[in-house]
Amino acid sequence: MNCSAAVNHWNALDILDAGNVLFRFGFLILNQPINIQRDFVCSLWNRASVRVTVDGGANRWFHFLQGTDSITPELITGDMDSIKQTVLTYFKSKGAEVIPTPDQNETDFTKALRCIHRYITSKNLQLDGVIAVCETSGRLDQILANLNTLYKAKDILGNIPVYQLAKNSLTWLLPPGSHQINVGDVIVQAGGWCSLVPLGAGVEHVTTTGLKWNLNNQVLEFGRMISTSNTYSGNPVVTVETSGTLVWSMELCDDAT
Ligand SMILES: Nc1ncnc2c1ncn2[C@@H]1O[C@H](COP(=O)(O)OP(=O)(O)OP(=O)(O)O)[C@@H](O)[C@H]1O
Ligand SMILES: Cc1ncc(C[n+]2csc(CCO)c2C)c(N)n1
Repeated sequence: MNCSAAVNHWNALDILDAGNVLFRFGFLILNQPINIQRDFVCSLWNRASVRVTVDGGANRWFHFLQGTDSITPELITGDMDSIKQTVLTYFKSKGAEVIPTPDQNETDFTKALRCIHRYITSKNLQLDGVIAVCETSGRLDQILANLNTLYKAKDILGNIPVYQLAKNSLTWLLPPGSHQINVGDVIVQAGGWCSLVPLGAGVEHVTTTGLKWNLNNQVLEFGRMISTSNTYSGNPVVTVETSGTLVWSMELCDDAT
């Protein structure tokens, strides 16, 4: 995210453009099936400044790329109730640092962000974002906990945004303020869905441009309106002015990755 004149600039292509070496990020593999195109996920893995597999995410990654080189993460974190011993032993032997995070009051995803923060601080690394690979499926409690982690991330990582990347969607938080989101021509032309959802608390004032169903100083709140199944009006740049934090989620079409 670049800030200029109080506008937050977001560019989905930072993540989707495999050749973009300017975007510096941490990369997390959570415990969900990895359905993203192999070349794309590998290019992200190879470009990342720090790679972390989170508990059962280590099994997913190991089996996804078994037999290939350069698959060892810098860190393996988690309460270690899901990682297989064979996978742990293999990655340890290849030099991964294992950081057990046994606290049962936070999810392994949240605790992994704390580990990333410690890691980048100790190595003096700068990150523009953290990308967490995780399908939004299976368990509603985990899905909600993952969104809660996005909310908690501000206290853990400061201004480094966390993106949740799935096969068909990219999700992150828009804090209060003005935002320009460049979603790219490909996604707009494909007519993908997008959404603006207030979680935790209603948001009093939301104004947008670039959407098919724009908001004009309107309230978004559960029990009233939340903006789901929205799409684009044809412009690759969407603007959002919001008085509270919103979850922005957008469809990724196959051509975009
Ligand atoms: N069904 C799911 N849907 C979405 N995310 C999931 C799901 N299952 C696991 N995850 C993500 O993967 C992370 C690691 O999960 P894992 O199953 O390895 O450990 P866990 O002990 O169940 O997770 P946690 O300790 O966080 O509850 C979780 O913190 C969560 O972010
Ligand atoms: C009020 C409350 N509800 C649930 C849990 C359980 N919990 C939340 S995160 C987590 C880690 C999962 O591996 C566990 C067990 C708790 N501690 N406090």
